[in-house]
Amino acid sequence: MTARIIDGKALSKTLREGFKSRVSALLAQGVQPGLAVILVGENPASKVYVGNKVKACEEVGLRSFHLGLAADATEAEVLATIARLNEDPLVHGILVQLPLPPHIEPRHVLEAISVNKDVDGFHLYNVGGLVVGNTIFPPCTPYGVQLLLDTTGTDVAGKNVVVVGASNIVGKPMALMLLQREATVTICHARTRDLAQHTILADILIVAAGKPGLIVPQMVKQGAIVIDVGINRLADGRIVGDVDFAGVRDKASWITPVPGGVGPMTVTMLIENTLRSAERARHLRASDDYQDWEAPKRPPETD
Ligand SMILES: Nc1nc(=O)c2c([nH]1)NC[C@@H]1CN(c3ccc(C(=O)N[C@@H](CCC(=O)O)C(=O)O)cc3)C=[N+]21
Repeated sequence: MTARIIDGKALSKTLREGFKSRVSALLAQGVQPGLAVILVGENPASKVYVGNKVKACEEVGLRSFHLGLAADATEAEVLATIARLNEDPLVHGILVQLPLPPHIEPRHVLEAISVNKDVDGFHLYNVGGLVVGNTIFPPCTPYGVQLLLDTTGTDVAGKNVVVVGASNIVGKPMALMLLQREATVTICHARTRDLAQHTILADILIVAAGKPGLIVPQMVKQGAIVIDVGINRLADGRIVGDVDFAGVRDKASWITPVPGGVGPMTVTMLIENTLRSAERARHLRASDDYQDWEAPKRPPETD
């Protein structure tokens, strides 16, 4: 079997086209959705990611605010910047690019962001929302993976899903979202003993461990859906995921490429969350009924 490609770039393009009418509707009401990105220091990879985000914002008509702070900026300075953006009505989403320099405690920073502007979904309130099955802003990468899975037409309910990698920004929230959809979820680490014994059972294998070549064909069940969240830059400059793409492609039914899979979807869902924040801000002001995001219910059974 040669797996079909789950094309994150194409899905992103379609979704971003769809965003334009929502931006127009907001503009007609005098609101331009705005995203503020805070970057502390000069991490070259972070600069590329922030650049991608700002570019994507412009593409769909969002206003973006890029706040660059020096690498030696104090935690108090970062918190003061956030406090100002929390109050700024032109800003609907605030993102602090991770990783932060070691002298800054990420939890202090993430908890300072208004939950109404936490478009990354990293604030404890939004994380807690995932645990009980709804949240204001689902975190962008797992949210994007969920949409990529949906394009395969697979109902995850009852399926074995194995998530490799238990980070706060991908693995853990991903597992919670799939659990809500009634998948049987196993969370592994790159160092899980006999990792292959777990991954071989996966109908859906999601890999976010940051280790190139971690997943080889012998670890994958015939016909599995494989989602590669890893982004690793090799010495020769090539970007690869955590999955041996060429090898695993012969066993899987569907697979995401790197680049062009999950990465572009992360940026797209950031824009989705920022748009929703702007839409939601209007409703909150008008104090009418507003339904926050809720994990989609299992689709009705058809016979
Ligand atoms: N507060 C915060 N929120 C984040 O969402 C966040 C972060 N910090 N820190 C770093 C990670 C990483 N991340 C990516 C975004 C876009 C691509 C992306 O566009 N990838 C493309 C291009 C890859 C390339 O050429 O480098 C692709 O996979 O096709 C990848 C990775 C967001 N992150």
